[in-house]
Amino acid sequence: MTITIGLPSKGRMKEDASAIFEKAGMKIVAVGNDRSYRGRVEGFDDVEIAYLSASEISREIGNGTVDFGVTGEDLIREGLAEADACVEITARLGFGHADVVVAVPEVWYDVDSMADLGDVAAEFRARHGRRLAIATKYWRLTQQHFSGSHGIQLYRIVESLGATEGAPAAGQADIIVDITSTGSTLRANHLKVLSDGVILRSEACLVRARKPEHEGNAMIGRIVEAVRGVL
Ligand SMILES: Nc1ncnc2c1ncn2[C@@H]1O[C@H](COP(=O)(O)OP(=O)(O)OP(=O)(O)O)[C@@H](O)[C@H]1O
Ligand SMILES: O=P(O)(O)OC[C@H]1O[C@H](OP(=O)(O)OP(=O)(O)O)[C@H](O)[C@@H]1O
Repeated sequence: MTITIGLPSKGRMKEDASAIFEKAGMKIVAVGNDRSYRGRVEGFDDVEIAYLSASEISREIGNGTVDFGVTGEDLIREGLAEADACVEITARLGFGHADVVVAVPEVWYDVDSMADLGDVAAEFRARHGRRLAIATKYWRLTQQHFSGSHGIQLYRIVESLGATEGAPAAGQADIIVDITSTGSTLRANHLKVLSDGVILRSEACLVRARKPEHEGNAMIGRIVEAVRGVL
């Protein structure tokens, strides 16, 4: 059986993801020319590399097209409905740290927690004639956190695919759910994170698709051990 590992083809995780495999004694070599989206691993004849974007990796692990992948936990939990049933996070890799957070305008002085925000959401329609609007690209995580964990049902999600932090000032939404790492983008946009507003602390992970044919496969175990050994 050939084992396919999905690695980021671009973006902020690309270099670190390849470096970890190299450190683990799995040197990746390109197949074909520089623009090729396939690679192989020196000395591991039955392993191939598929270069994909970080969110594609999450999807392809979910449907089992690749056996392993390196991507952010946020993209796994946002992209897959039953993430723990179909994938296993085999290692946290120590880079690509970002928190998915709920942030509100700094000038909402009375709003410091999800409970406060629940009160605002409950009164919002009466006060403003519409539901509280949340700008985000993290639909699933937002719904789980608001409806599932905090019982807040009265809100509307406004899809935002970029510059999410600008949405409140632009009048497109009231609050946001987005990732933050240094916090500088939130500060620049006069937004604050609620005290219990961290939905997920994400980092890059080595993720395995749960497949029956992995049971007892020595190469699967060898790859996991090699990566864990250098963390
Ligand atoms: N400051 C940050 N901003 C955005 N993403 C970050 C940041 N720090 C870490 N990450 C993580 O990087 C991953 C996304 O990486 P990147 O933005 O490079 O992907 P991408 O190449 O744009 O992928 P796609 O095109 O599929 O969205 C996510 O898991 C995210 O949590
Ligand atoms: O807390 P900070 O360190 O300010 O980082 C957070 C910001 O970084 C990312 O955007 P980026 O500009 O990297 O572009 P992207 O959305 O295309 O990834 C992310 O979407 C946030 O806006």
